[in-house]
Amino acid sequence: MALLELRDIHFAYPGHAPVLSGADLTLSAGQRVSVIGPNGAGKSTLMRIMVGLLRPQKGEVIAFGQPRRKEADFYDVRCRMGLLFQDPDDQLFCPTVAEDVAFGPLNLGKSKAEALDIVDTVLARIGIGHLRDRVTHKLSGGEKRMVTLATVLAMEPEVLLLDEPTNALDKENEIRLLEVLQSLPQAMVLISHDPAFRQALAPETLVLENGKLVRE
Ligand SMILES: Nc1ncnc2c1ncn2[C@@H]1O[C@H](COP(=O)(O)OP(=O)(O)OP(=O)(O)O)[C@@H](O)[C@H]1O
Repeated sequence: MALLELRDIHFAYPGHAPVLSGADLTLSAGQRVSVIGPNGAGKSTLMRIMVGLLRPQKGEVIAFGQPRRKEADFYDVRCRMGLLFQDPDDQLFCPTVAEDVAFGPLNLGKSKAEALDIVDTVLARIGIGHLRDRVTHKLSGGEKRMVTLATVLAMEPEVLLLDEPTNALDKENEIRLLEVLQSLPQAMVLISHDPAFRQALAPETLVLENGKLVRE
């Protein structure tokens, strides 16, 4: 069974020209795919459709074997697919790093002690334990990026959707991020303008052109 299938997706923002016009994609367990295309091609839009933040005007989103149409169909999808937003500020909203990382697990019904355990494990795993009690909005761009990855991993998603994950990272953090991502078993969809990063993490590439996904 595919984890995610997009079939003939058509999408336009209200009052604008179509962004997607017949996009298809299939993602299986463990598969890692890069999506490339020029600025404004619709890559981020595609990810928002995958998790139901946007609804296509035509076409089908099938996640974990089930067609997803209405808002309520996507509740479990948003837990099972972790979306790393292009801008960390869209993702971080708690006063401290620990609270931000604990937020998802608490929402999933974990106890406070379990959530704090997850916080420590995930932060250690990606090498940012020292940021645990920092005030989130005072972090640097690169630090915020690593914290957003922690918030996503804390949910133990089955699929990772990574929208420009190396944005704002220096070389050292980029290498650390790559090592962490390479060590994970999850299926991934990667949007990245960095050819070396794509090659290292998800060499299988789809090109978004004229609203469709085609093999490179
Ligand atoms: N909320 C919105 N309302 C109207 N148009 C939008 C909205 N969000 C994005 N767009 C437009 O939709 C198109 C696709 O945007 P999207 O962000 O998906 O592209 P992208 O391929 O991710 O681009 P980039 O590589 O620059 O991140 C662009 O022309 C963008 O201006």
